[in-house]
Amino acid sequence: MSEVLKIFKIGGGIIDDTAQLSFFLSELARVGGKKIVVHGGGKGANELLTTLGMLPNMVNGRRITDAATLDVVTMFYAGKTNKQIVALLQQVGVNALGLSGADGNVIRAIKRPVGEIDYGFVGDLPEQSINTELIQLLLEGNLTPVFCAITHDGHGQLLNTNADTIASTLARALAHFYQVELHFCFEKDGVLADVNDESSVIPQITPSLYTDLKASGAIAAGMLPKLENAFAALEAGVAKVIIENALKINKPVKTILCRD
Ligand SMILES: Nc1ncnc2c1ncn2[C@@H]1O[C@H](COP(=O)(O)OP(=O)(O)O)[C@@H](O)[C@H]1O
Ligand SMILES: CC(=O)N[C@@H](CCC(=O)OP(=O)(O)O)C(=O)O
Repeated sequence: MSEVLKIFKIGGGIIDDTAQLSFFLSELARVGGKKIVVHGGGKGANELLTTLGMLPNMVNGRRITDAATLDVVTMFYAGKTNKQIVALLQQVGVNALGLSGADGNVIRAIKRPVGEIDYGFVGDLPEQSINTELIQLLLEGNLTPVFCAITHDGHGQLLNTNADTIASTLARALAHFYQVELHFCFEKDGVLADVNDESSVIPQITPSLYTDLKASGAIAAGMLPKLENAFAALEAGVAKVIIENALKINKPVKTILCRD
């Protein structure tokens, strides 16, 4: 049996609240074994763009990223957010290494083709986009890679890529070498039967239950692409997918995805 690798994707407002972020990372430091962190920061980016007088524009959960927006999100995700997370991990004794997809050619994306909608500088991740050799080297060297949502195309162009997609693609690629556990950590206690009732966490979801929940409207907004990514990872050989509160990763309350 191969070694366990835990991939933690952190999103939502927790990233921009230093006290909550510190707490999450100190809980993460208590998790043994090999780990990878992937962070978003879309909510903070919306606030920053608004402050700068640039209206955030999201379509189907993806940011329309023109050149000026790409500059801002690169500074925010690959700069401030990534380095803050790395510094807080160093504080709790985890030797973290912050990376964009361009660093070490670790994630090479393809600019999303212009269709009905022109997403601008948004990167999609085909199979083979992950440099698994470099990641294995880092993990073997006891480093914890910390990935932001910025990738590159190999031709000098930075691209903005959804962080849930990065986490899911990393998990699928690394499932060839490790027993991967993929953790989506956010502000709620898991997938809720009623989004306004924190006590309604669904402990286990199968693809057929997911279909029913979608049809009933119980799952909406950002949770839809998150679960699409999550089930895709499970189907592609990722051992375990968990959706949980970033502040309760060491507590039993969570949603575990299972095959039918
Ligand atoms: N059934 C549900 N259970 C939990 N969250 C849900 C549900 N339906 C919709 N959501 C919404 O999905 C959001 C999470 O998606 P998103 O904001 O994209 O994630 P992240 O916080 O990781 O960036 C939650 O904050 C919540 O508002
Ligand atoms: C292309 C695209 O949509 N990129 C995302 C990347 C950040 C992200 O995914 O942040 P959360 O996980 O916190 O939502 C964006 O700019 O919002």
